[in-house]
Amino acid sequence: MSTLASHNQNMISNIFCSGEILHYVQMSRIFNDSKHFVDMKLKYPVWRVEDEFKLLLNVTNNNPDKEDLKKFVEKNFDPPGSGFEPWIPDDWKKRPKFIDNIQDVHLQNWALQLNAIWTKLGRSISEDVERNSSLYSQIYVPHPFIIPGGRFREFYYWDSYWIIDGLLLSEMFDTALKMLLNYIYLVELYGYIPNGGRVYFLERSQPPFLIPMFNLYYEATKNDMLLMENIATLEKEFQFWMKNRSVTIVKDGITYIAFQYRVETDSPRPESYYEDVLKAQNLSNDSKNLFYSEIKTAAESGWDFSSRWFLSDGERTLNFSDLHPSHLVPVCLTSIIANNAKTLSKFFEILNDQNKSDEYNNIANDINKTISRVFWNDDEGMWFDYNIKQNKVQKGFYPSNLMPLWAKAYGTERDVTYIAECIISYLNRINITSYPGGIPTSLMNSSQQWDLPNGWAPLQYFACYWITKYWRN
Ligand SMILES: OC[C@H]1O[C@H](O[C@H]2O[C@H](CO)[C@@H](O)[C@H](O)[C@H]2O)[C@H](O)[C@@H](O)[C@@H]1O
Repeated sequence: MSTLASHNQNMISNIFCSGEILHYVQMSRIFNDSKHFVDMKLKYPVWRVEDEFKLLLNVTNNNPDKEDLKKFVEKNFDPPGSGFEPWIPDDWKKRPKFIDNIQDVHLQNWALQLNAIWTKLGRSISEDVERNSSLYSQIYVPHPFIIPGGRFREFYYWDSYWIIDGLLLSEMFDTALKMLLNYIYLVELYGYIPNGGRVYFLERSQPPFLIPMFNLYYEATKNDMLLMENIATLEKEFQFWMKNRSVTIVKDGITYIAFQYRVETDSPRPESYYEDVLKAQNLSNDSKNLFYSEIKTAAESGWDFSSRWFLSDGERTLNFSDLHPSHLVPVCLTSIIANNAKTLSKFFEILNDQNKSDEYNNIANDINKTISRVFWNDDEGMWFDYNIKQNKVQKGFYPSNLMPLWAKAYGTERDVTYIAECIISYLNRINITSYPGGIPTSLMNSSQQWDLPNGWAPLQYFACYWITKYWRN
C-alpha cells in the first residue's frame, strides 16, 4: 500500500472506525440502522469535519443533543451509496444455456428471474473513491463486482464464492474474473481479504474461499496462464491463515494442526456500534475488550450470530453473553483450509512444480488427520467443532458439521461408505427432513439470525452438495 493511501485510510478510520465522532453519532441513534452512518461520505476533508465537531463539543459543554448531532451529520456528510455506480455486467445474457436444461416450466421462469437480478446487483467504484479515498469508508478495488444487496452495498468475501459459482452458471466468465482479480488486488495490498469492502471491515476476514473461487473458475475455463500469474498471491492468502489462525490440539499425546477464527480488538463493530456497546455496558474494561474480540471473531466466521458460539461450562446456551467463539475450533474452517491446501497442491501440479505440490499435499493430509481423529465422534457418527477449553468435541447439529464431505477432508482412516452411513443415520435420528424450508441452521432457537428456524443459503449448499453427489448412491 502506498504511503498516501495508508495515510488516507488512517484519516478516514478516525471518523468511521473509532473516535469521538463515531461514538457520539452512533450512540445518539439518529439512524435506525447503525450501518447507515459508517456508509456515508464526508463532504469536507477529515481535519475540517473534526474541527467542526470539536467546536460543537465546546459550545454544548460536551453534551450535544440528538438534534445538534443530526445537524452536524447533515452538514458534513452525504448519504450512503455515494461512491458506487450501478454497473450492468457486459457479459450478462438474458437466457444462458442452463435455463433450457430446466424441465419444470415454473422453475424455468424462476431461474430466468434470478438470472435477471445480476443486472441489479452490479456495482463499480467511482473514480472519486480512488482520487479522494480519505472521504469514503469504501475500500477501493479496480474492477466492478456483484454485491449481496439490500443494506449490504459493498462486496462480501464469502458471499462471493456463491456469486462466482452463479456467474459461471450464467456464462458470465468476465464478471467472475473481475471479482477474482479484485480479491487478488486486496491480498497484494493487505496480505488477506477483509470481511467486506469498507475500512471498518479491515480488522477481520471471512471464511477463506479465494482458492475455491479460483478453482471454480479454473474448472470452467482451464485458464493455466491465470493460475501461473496468481499462484503466488493464492499462496500468500493461504499463509495468512496458517500464520494467524492456526492452533495446535494435543490428543492422546499426538499434536494436531487446526484453525480458528480469531480477532483481537478493543472496540465495538463500527457498523453495529450502538448494539455492541449496549451488550457490553455492564462489563469491566478488560472484559469489554475480550467481549468485543469475541463479537468480531464471530463476525469473521460469517455466522454472526449463532448459539454455535454461545458456551458456558462446556455446554451450548441461548445467551449472547456466553459468546465465546475463541473456545471452539470450528470443523468448517479447518475443512476449508484442508481443501485449500489440496487445491494448491493440484494447482502446483498443473504448473509442473512437483515439490510445491507435494508440500501442500502433505499439509492437506496433516489437516485431514485432525478432522478424522479430533473432530470425528464415534458415538454419534458425526464430526463436531472442538472445544479447546474443555478438550472435547462440542456436540450439537450445525450444517457446518458436514463440511469435511464438501472438502473431501475425511482422510483415509475410515471407509467413506461407512462415514456416509453414519451420517445418514445421524441425520435421520435428528429428523433433519422434518423442518419446513430445508435444513435449519441449528436445532436451537436463540432468536439469532444463524439459528433455528432460519436456513441460510450457503449452509443449504454444503449439505445439498453432499446429498446430491453422494447420498443418492
Ligand atoms: O452488519 C452486521 C454484520 O453484517 C454482515 O454479516 C451478514 O451479512 C453478510 C453479507 O451477506 C454475510 O456474509 C454474513 O454471513 C452475515 O452474517 C457482516 O459480514 C458482519 O461482519 C457484520 O457485522
